[in-house]
Amino acid sequence: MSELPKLSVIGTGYLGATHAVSMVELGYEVIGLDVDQAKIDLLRAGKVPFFEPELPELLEKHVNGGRLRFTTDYAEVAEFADVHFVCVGTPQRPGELAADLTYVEAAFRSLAPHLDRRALVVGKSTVPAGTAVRMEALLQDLAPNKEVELAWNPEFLREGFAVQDTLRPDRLVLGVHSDWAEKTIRSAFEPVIKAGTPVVVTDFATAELVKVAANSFLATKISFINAMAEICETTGADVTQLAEAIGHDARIGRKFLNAGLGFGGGCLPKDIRAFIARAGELGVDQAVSFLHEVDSINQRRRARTVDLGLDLLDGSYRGAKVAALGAAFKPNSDDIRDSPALDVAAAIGRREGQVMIYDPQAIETARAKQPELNYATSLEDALDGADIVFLLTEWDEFKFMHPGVVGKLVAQRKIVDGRNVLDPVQWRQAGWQYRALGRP
Ligand SMILES: NC(=O)C1=CN([C@@H]2O[C@H](COP(=O)(O)OP(=O)(O)OC[C@H]3O[C@@H](n4cnc5c(N)ncnc54)[C@H](O)[C@@H]3O)[C@@H](O)[C@H]2O)C=CC1
Ligand SMILES: O=C(O)[C@H]1O[C@H](OP(=O)(O)OP(=O)(O)OC[C@H]2O[C@@H](n3ccc(=O)[nH]c3=O)[C@H](O)[C@@H]2O)[C@H](O)[C@@H](O)[C@@H]1O
Repeated sequence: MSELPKLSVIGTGYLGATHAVSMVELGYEVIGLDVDQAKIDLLRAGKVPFFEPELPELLEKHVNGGRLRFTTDYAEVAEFADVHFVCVGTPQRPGELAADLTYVEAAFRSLAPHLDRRALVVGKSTVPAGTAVRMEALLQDLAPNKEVELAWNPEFLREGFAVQDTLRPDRLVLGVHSDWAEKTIRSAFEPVIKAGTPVVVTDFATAELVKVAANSFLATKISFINAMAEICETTGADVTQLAEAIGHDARIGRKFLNAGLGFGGGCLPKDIRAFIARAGELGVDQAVSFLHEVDSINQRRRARTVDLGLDLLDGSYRGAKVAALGAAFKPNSDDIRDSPALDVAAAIGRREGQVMIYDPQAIETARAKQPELNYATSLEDALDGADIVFLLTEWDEFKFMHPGVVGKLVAQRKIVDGRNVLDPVQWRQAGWQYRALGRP
């Protein structure tokens, strides 16, 4: 293909909207499709439906530039694009561990009948191993042009860094079944490949597994350090120093060894559970049985955080004014999917604490999910008259709080640092009772 292929992005959520806009920035013509009309209306108006640094500026730059448009019409997408990236959600099925693949299947079923010329469909959603071959069979059944092919290209971007991770990924994984598919998908990443990004070309099953293996490894690393935090709590050791010390070993590395409230979000928790479920279906449960423990360690940290507050309040939250700083699952995001912060705030609310939540970006998403909780309009508002403060998401605004200034706002100087980001010495010197996870 001498000129750049035209691209479509199907599903314009966190992944899809970022992918669509970033591919335009890389020089492609892109059409984005979603079944959510309200989302498409916002994107057409140049508004990103969620918080993600750098994305609003890029969307605004490109939405009027003639190379980016949005639609809800599959026929329009099929007519326009040579390469179709499928980026729809694969959430956990309610009440089960397995991933819900209905959105992926629906997207393929909606697109395929319109594909009447040669095209490459590229799965980007995170899926259990074996999904791609099923989708390939579906395309062969439903696409009028039998030269429509499939590739699988898992995505590794992090929310909060989504644009940079898309423009400059640390690797590309291309699951393909033919030379044509490889050549075509390479042309859809030409500037990224020319910039020197490592490319791993492989089969479908490996491509699918690379993604869940990577997220499982990251989740395991976090739960490993949180397990060490549990040991530190009984031995009087300090997990932050332990992490620093083991992290100096280049084979271990310091990244993803921040002990605290643990992992949440729309991916790590559901991906390890879906992996457990799929391994069960394949009869290899034992291979990933450790992931049950990774999940349990992670959940225990949330309960432990609630208990640390109880210690400071002599055993009861009833009637206590509680400032909960953070609702997002991590800073620089408004995503509250499986957020440890919101979970802890809700648990304290159930114990009759008067919780006041503040988050720089996630108040609206949190309110939509948990309308029964109280939300402050500013950090000061949340802290005002508090009997106890919980730092639950490590936004800069919270990390750099001054203990003396905060001390004048609260009723009692009691703080639980759920992310190990405050200096215990400084806070204790300012008269605070300070508790943290895995630190004396
Ligand atoms: N959010 C992230 O940082 C990353 C997500 N992923 C994976 O990407 C996938 C998407 O995740 P998110 O973007 O976070 O989910 P999301 O829920 O934000 O977005 C999914 C979008 O797909 C749309 N959709 C659902 N059914 C559709 C259909 N039949 N046709 C067209 N659009 C449809 C929804 O309306 C929604 O806008 C998941 O598999 C996830 O595991 C992978 C890497 C990073
Ligand atoms: O599949 C996905 O969607 C993405 O999932 C994660 O990205 P993300 O969920 O955006 O966030 P992370 O930065 O990985 O953080 C996940 C959670 O782990 C927690 N965490 C992270 C690091 C750490 O040391 N300790 C820790 O508790 C964070 O607070 C957060 O709740 C992966 O890092 C991405 O590579 C992947 O593409």
